[in-house]
Parts: sequence; structure tokens; C-alpha cells
Amino acid sequence: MRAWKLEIPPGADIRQPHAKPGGDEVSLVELNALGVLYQYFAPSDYDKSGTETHARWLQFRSDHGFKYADVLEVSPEQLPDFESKLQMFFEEHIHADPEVRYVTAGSGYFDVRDESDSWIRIAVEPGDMLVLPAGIYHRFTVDSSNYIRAVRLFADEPQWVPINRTSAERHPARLAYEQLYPERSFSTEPEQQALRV
Ligand SMILES: CSCCC(=O)/C(O)=C/O
Ligand SMILES: [Fe+2]
Repeated sequence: MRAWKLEIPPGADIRQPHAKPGGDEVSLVELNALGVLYQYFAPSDYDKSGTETHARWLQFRSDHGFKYADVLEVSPEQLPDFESKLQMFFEEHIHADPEVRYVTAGSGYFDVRDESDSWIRIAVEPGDMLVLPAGIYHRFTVDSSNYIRAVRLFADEPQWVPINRTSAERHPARLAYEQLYPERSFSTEPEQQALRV
């Protein structure tokens, strides 16, 4: 996993890295401060009983109450309506529950908004597990490989319910997210870079 400040020029291919010129890499500590969690599980072992990785995987799921899992493959061959699904994934949104994605093959980018409403791009590859907290503004795209396979973890029956930003500002999950990180001061408008007081 690597993360950096993002700047996509208008009309550019979203599947390219687009590191902001002169922008710094973003550390795990900075991601943690936004509520984004990361763990590595060796992909060859996470589902192999008897391995230390599998034991850690089960422990993580049990500690956080993720009873359900499914596997999503995002590629032109595996996902019907690939391009339109990709557009939906790249529409800025929140969820009412944490988004947990463990990458077992391929690669891609999760973009999250920081406290000043700037984008941070998080590149994931096999072994990377990301937890995006409920209420964080985010989006997803495959990278130029056009392929990712991810295990998705859920507390309840698997379902994917995005709440697009245009209707998310007063959503309880968004308000709770802003309350959870009171030391960060979230701006309310994408264009508004000044911090709210
Ligand atoms: C590889 S996960 C697919 C995208 C998704 O589920 C999501 O919610 C992105 O934000
Ligand atoms: Fe999402």
C-alpha cells in the first residue's frame, strides 16, 4: 500500500497515478487520523487453516464483527457492465457502514478526502486490506491493469449501498464521522479549502 496527494488534470485518464506535483506521500499515521485502517495478510495464506496469517484473519474478523464475506472481481471480463459500474464506483460517495476490502489479486486505487477536502490516492495490491470508516467521502477505480479481485467483509448480509456526496452531507453516517474526528475540522464544500472553525 502506498498513498499520495492526488491531482487529476481535467480529462485525464483516472486509471493513472496522478501524484500531485511536489505533493508528499501520505503516511499510514495520516491515514489513521482520517479513520482509515490498514493491515497486510499474505494472500497465499489468509484462507489456509493452520497458518498464522489465517489465524490473524479470523481474529480480525471476529474482533470487528465481520461475519460475512464475498469476493468481487472488477474487470471487463468478470463484471457485467464494467464501464458503467466503474463510473458508479468513481462517483464520490459514503457508506453507512465501514468499507472493508482485502485485495487478493490485481490492483487499484481508493481515493479518500482529507480534512481539507483534498483527495488522497491509496494504491492497493495483493495482501493489502483497507478499512474505510463509515461516512468518509471516497471513490474507487482500477488502475491501468484494469483488474482487481477483492474480498469484501460485512457485519450483515453483503450489500453495496453508496450514498453519493450530493445527498450525504446530513446523512447520520457523515455526521457521526465528523463527530468521531473532532480534532480534524472538515470543510463542507469541495471548493472550500479553509478549515471550518
Ligand atoms: C474493489 S471494491 C469495488 C468498489 C466498491 O465497492 C466501493 O464501495 C468503492 O468505494
Ligand atoms: Fe465505497
